Amino acid sequence: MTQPMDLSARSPWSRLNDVEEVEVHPLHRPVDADVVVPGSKSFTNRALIMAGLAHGRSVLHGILRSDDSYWCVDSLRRLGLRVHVDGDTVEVDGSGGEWPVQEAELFIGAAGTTARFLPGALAVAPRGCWRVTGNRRLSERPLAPLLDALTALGARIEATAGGCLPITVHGSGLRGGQLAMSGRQSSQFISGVLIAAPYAEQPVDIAITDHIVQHAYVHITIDVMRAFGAAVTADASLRTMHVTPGPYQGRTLQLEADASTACYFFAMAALVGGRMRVTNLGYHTRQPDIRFVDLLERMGCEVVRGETFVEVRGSGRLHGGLTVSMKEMSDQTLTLAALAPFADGPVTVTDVAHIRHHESDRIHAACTLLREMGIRAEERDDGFTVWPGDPRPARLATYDDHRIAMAFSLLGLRVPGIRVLDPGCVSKTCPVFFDRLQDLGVRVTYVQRDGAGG
Ligand SMILES: O=C(O)C1=C[C@@H](OP(=O)(O)O)[C@@H](O)[C@H](O)C1
Ligand SMILES: C=C(OP(=O)(O)O)C(=O)O
Repeated sequence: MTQPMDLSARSPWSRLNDVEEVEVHPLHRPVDADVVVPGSKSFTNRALIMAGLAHGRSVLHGILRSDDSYWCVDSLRRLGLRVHVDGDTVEVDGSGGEWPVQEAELFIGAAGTTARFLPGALAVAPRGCWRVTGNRRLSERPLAPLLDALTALGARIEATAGGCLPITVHGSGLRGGQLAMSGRQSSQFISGVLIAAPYAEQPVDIAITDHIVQHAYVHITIDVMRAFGAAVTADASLRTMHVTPGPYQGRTLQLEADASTACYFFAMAALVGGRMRVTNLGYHTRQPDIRFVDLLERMGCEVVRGETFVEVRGSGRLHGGLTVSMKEMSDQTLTLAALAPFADGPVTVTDVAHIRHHESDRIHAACTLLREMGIRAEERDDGFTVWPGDPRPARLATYDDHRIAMAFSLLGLRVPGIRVLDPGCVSKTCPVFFDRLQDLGVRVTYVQRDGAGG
């Protein structure tokens, strides 16, 4: 690794921060398992922020307990709200849009969602001044289109020259009005404006000037806003959206399980063969990553699509010779990169230039890691091609990127000697990832940071 490690986003809900590396050992038999995956990061952080803005109490069941949600809860508490967490249920006494603590520093870890959803939620308040900071990588990730849009609606926000974190948001209320926004860099900018919009004095109209990457996440935002009582209209393809003023009302909600996390378990069945059923998420979720199972089907797996479960059956053999646009489920690009060497033909990914601005430059990182294992990988601006091969043992950097750690540790199920550095980074969205692998019969060995075996 070229930069010193930044563990600042690890929270009390993290695990494995004392672990230097894990080795995931080959599974020499097919899997045959049911698995329950933790709550959705996307639902959890939307619901927390809307509950924070709402009038009255909200009770959210099925939250994700991870670094991304911990720092979101922590910010609400620093803003003066009572937030009571009990297992995976959280009770939030909402602010009604006026945060009780009017000056605070809010550290939000590495969470893109909070970085894009919180500024607007702060700006709607009539008074206050808050500094929002994040870890090193989050402070490099783009924010300017969101800040420009909020400013156009009347927000007062000070940012550094590049328009990244840290920022200072002044509570000065939003006027509302009409906005033209681009969705090609991140859908989260649009979600961030929408979440604040019910608190503007006037209606907010958003027109999209190009296309939205991962537009399903904007649908999720609208669904959760409606669940909290907001009046939002949008056309099916999200070219235009309209939000009428009117505050959120506290609600009791059951949140969905995380489809992105489920995909690592589906990929496991694809890699080693056998049956993997995720028992707490149906196929008809709005979460776009569920469509990864459609791709696994194209690659030769069987998929059973239930209302309350999804099951993937693999043979351990994977078809390649595919070109896939991952634009609408780009968080699974790394999972596909990890499966690709085992396919019987090259796999080409397109349309994901935006993931160079995620937790790591994911296109570059995936190609670098595959080449370290002796796999031919060709990097392009918006994707890559991976050719079939026999990965060799490797000690893999994870770039503080939870999805690199989860996706690339799966290679260990087929290849002896796959070691993954800083496995604690999975805590961003799935602190229990390696425990779940062990529950499924996978042997995982741990090396502590001080060199002692585990
Ligand atoms: O709104 C959300 O919950 C998310 C939107 C997506 O981000 P981008 O639209 O920035 O790619 C996705 O990658 C992220 O994991 C979650
Ligand atoms: C891109 C991701 O996260 P974030 O919410 O930080 O954007 C991700 O989880 O893959």
